[in-house]
Amino acid sequence: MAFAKGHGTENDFVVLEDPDARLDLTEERVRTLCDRRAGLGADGVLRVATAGALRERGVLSALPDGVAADDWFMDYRNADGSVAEMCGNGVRVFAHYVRSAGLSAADRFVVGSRAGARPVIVHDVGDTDAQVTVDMGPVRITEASSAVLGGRRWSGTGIDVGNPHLACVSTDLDADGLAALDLSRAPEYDHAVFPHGVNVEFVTAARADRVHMRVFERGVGETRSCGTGTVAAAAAALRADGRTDGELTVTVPGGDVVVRVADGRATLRGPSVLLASGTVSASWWAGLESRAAHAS
Ligand SMILES: N[C@@H](CCC[C@H](N)C(=O)O)C(=O)O
Repeated sequence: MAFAKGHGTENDFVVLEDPDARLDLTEERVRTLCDRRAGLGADGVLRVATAGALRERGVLSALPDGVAADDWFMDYRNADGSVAEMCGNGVRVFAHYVRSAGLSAADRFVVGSRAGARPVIVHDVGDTDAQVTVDMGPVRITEASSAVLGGRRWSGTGIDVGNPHLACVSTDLDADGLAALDLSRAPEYDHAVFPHGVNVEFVTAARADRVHMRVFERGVGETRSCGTGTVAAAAAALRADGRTDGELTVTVPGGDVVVRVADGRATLRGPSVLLASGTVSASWWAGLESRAAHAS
């Protein structure tokens, strides 16, 4: 089984090209593949399949809004094996892979996701580096809530970017204070507000059209970046600044991305790096399935 390894602002992924959706992508296999000692190591897995094949194989019960059967679909899994609706850094790496592997001859195409169609533009594509702009679709403000971290309660805004976020913008937080936060443990949040879990962002207030952000991701832990999280952070920071629309650079530990919010929708532009490709041992892969069967 062939794989590629890539990252978007150091949010890293194993990419599995599986056009006909034949792989049995169990939770155990995803968890082990993402394990940084027992596997290849990654924050998540991106399976590249057509939306129609995923539906035929029962991975998708129906095609999400705006997604056609022959669109390339990002079947995204978190490192703990759970399925998530969307991944903003993942879409950029996915689109870069699709373009550089020749699965699309065009620079503009639609990537399917569980949150719906995500049109992309792949700029300056090379074998290893590209810039990608993603139409991230609707950004919905849900409700005010809070998180507890380091003995402090952080007020935040619930934001749905296809997946759930709690973006905590603090005027008394600067880049140094943000860097000093201990995110080795999950922030506490209100499970009644987020029954399916939530990605929690800590964000500085907008200054000179820039914010700094760190994130604790659902199903992963702290990551060096979260694309949907940067969109939530930008929307929340603009709101805290009395604005609904605007463009912000979001600086995360893994680099910079640019988010534009207008009329309740967002675009995300940022880098993608494809750094390696190789083969996963067939017997190792098969062994993971029998291990899971014994355990259950
Ligand atoms: N890293 C991603 C988000 C991945 C999904 C998230 N952990 C969830 O469970 O919702 C991004 O770049 O958006």
